[in-house]
Formats: sequence, structure tokens, C-alpha cells
Amino acid sequence: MSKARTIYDKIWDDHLVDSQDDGTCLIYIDRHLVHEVTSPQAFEGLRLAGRTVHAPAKTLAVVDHNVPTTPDRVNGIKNEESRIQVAALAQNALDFGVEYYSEKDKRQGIVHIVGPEQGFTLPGMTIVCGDSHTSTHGAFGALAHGIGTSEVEHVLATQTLIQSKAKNMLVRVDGKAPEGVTAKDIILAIIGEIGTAGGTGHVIEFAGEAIRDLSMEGRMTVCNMTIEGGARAGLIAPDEKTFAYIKERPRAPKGEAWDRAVEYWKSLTTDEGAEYDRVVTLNAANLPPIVSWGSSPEDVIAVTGEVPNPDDIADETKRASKWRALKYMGLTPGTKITDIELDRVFIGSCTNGRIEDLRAAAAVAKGRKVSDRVNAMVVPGSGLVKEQAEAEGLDKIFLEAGFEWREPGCSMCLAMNDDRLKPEERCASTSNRNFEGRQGYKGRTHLVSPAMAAAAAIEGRFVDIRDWK
Ligand SMILES: CC(C)[C@H](C(=O)O)[C@@H](O)C(=O)O
Ligand code: SF4
Repeated sequence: MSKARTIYDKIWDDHLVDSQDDGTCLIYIDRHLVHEVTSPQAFEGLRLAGRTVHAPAKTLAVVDHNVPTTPDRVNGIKNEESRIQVAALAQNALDFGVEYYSEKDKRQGIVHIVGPEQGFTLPGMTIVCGDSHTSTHGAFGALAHGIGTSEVEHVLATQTLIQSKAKNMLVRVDGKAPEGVTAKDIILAIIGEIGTAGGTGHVIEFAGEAIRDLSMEGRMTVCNMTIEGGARAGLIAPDEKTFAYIKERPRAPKGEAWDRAVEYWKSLTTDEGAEYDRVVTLNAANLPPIVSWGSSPEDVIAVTGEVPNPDDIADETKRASKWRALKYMGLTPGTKITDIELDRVFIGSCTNGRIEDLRAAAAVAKGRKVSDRVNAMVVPGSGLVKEQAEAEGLDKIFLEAGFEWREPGCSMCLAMNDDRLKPEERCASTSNRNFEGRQGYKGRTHLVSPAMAAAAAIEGRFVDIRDWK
């Protein structure tokens, strides 16, 4: 009998083109997503070498990082650097015959939201993009990871990638998540547990009742932040929820091809008896809503908690780094999380910019008003998310409550456009990174779920969504 395999092993085996004695392998890439930040030199490389894109139909380009999110963007991008980068992608896509969604196309949005929406992302596939949060697509049981610009060029030219096989890690989240505890809280808790280097060298498979219970949107949130736990990729075995999400998407297989695909997708589960190199288990029933307090996604605490005291850390280097984080964040040990006041709230990003996230935030915002001290914005993850939200009247709820309602893009997740924090401004953000300067020079980011962010906008400080009426 052949060896029991994990879902990662299976996808890997199905894509292996060549393997050398030293472990260097060549794998076939099924899907390549391209955005404006990491692709210009790659296309330039092709041009210089006189090469073409090997499989244009397996490549999809979309602008997200640099596009402004104000409605006047249809009249042209004012910021010169952004304008040049966006124009370069448009030109490259045209020159190389790659499908391209511009800021004027309603299918445009954050690359990791667009792929699944279009049915471009499918189970069992290998998917790459010059972007670390490509791990998002693992929610569909695809092997998806970020690559560097020289690899983008390699994939464009050959539709293959040089890789070595990673180790297998299982993160099992048992139990039922309590009301008010979301996918975002689950993944923040996991990163808090394993640390930002915890997944290094591994592909993480997420399993367990709490993961199964998540919607596809929630699973994408979990896989999105796998990269913040240091892992190469994260994935979740596909199931009926996955198939239901994909069915009828523009690029999903149709008719007989659909039936054959589903049959294959059903085989993408980890075999009984397959071995993992590392196993971590958590119980979702014990999880609270979580807020990050520092400048690393592992710096997390329950909303009911207090800012920790770095002096309690034995390791000297770590202690110093956490003191630095507190100084940067303008916080003192012992401060109750619910006493932290906010200036800004950002609801959006490839972590939490999907329709379900906006629904959760709108449910909190409905009939309420954003605090006078807070400037809050909602940025749908794609034009289609925006359209759906507007059809449901969510835009009105947000606008009446005093939130700004924007056009799709990465926005204040990383401040590559005009959406950014001023120095020392404090923001509750549904994004995935709280590094120094991430949302603007000297800006202070607290990572939270969409409902927690919306409630913080209304109260002007963090509140425990579980007992907030
Ligand atoms: C700009 C891009 C290369 C980057 C990434 O790789 O993740 C960005 O999307 C981010 O979230 O920091
Ligand atoms: S939304 Fe943020 S994390 Fe996602 S791709 Fe854009 S910049 Fe990166």
C-alpha cells in the first residue's frame, strides 16, 4: 500500500515536474495572479530576453495596492508614482496578452479577493502571486504562496517554479467558536500561540470543527494570515461549502467538467494515518475576541485583558523588542484594552474586505453613530463586493453611521496610496499587519475582527463585542 499522504503531499505530487537529489524541485503552476507592485521588472525581463508569457490564460492581472479609493480615481491617478505603476501593468498586460482588470472594471479589487470571486482559484491547484498573502487561496484546498519578482518572471516565462518541499504542520481548532469570536480571532490566537516564526519551513493544514464551521470567507481570513505565522502556505481541505462557493463562478468548470472536477476535489483530503511534522491544537470554545497591542501580529491579547508587561519576559532580546513595540504604540503595561482610545478605524483588506466582513461590521453599525473622535472608513475588497454590499443597503448603513464608503483596493492596509495614518494616530484595523509604519509613518495599528473594529468606531475605544449591546 502506498504511504498515507496529507493534502499538501497530494497537491505537491500532482504538480512535480522534476526533482533533483539535493531536494531542488520544479513544480507546475496552474494559476498566476499579477499585481502592479511586483510585476514591472518581471515583464521587463521577458521583454529584454525576447520571451513571451507561456500561458496567458492561466495568468490574471489586477491593480490593487496603488489605486486610490476615492471616487475621483476614474479621472486619473494624481500620485505620479502610483500612476506610473498602474499604467505599466495595463501596458504589460496588453503587450503580453494577459487579462487585466483596471480600476474602471467592476471586477477589480484586491488580487486575493478577485481570484476566488472569479473562480480563477480552484481546489488542488498550485497558485502563485508576487505577494505574500497569496496564502489566502489555500482556503480552497489549493497550494498557494507568494513569490518574489524574479520568480514572477520565471513563472510568466515557463509556468513552473523552482521549490523545495516544505514540512507538514497541522493546526487543529476543535470546538465551536462562541458568538462574537470570528475567523480573525481564531487566526490571531493561532499566531499568538505559535509566534511569527512558528510555521517556518512548513505548510500548515487547518482542520477541526471550528475551521469546518467557517464560511469560505472565514477560511480565507485564516489562510490569509498563515504567512504572519511564518508558514510557506496554509490550506484547508475542500468540502461542500467550497464547491458551493465555486459553482457558477465565471471561470469555474461547467457541465461535465464540473462533475469531474468535484470528483477529483473530493480526493483532496489528508489520508488517515498521514504524519505531520508538527501538530498544534487549540479549542475555539475558549477563545475571546482578540486585539493586537504591539507591532507584530503575535502581540495579541483578549479584549478583556491588559497591555502586558515586557519585564515578565525572560529572554532579554525579546523583552527589549516588546518594550520598543510598546513605546512605538504609545502604550503602558497594565492599561486595560477597553481603555484604549482610537482615532481611526479601517475596515477592509484581503483579510477582512469580503461581503461577510462588511455584513458583520454593518450589523454593528446599524442605527448607530461613529464617535466624534474617530474617522472611520470601509473599503470593499473588490468592485463585486462593493456592488453586493450596495445591493444589500450596507453602504447606506455605513454612511448614515458616519463611516466613509470607498472604492476597492488595498487602501490603508499598507498605505501605498493616500489612505494612511498620521504620526501617532491609533487605528483599529481589520488588516493583517501591524508593523511599524505599516499604515503610515509612526501610525499605530491594532488588528481586530470587522465587528470589533465597527464597535470601536462607535465607542471611540475598544469594546468587548460579546457583551456590547
Ligand atoms: C506589496 C506586496 C509585495 C506586499 C506583500 O507581499 O505582501 C503587500 O501586499 C503586503 O501586504 O505587504
Ligand atoms: S490588502 Fe494588504 S495584505 Fe492584502 S495584498 Fe493588499 S497590501 Fe497586501
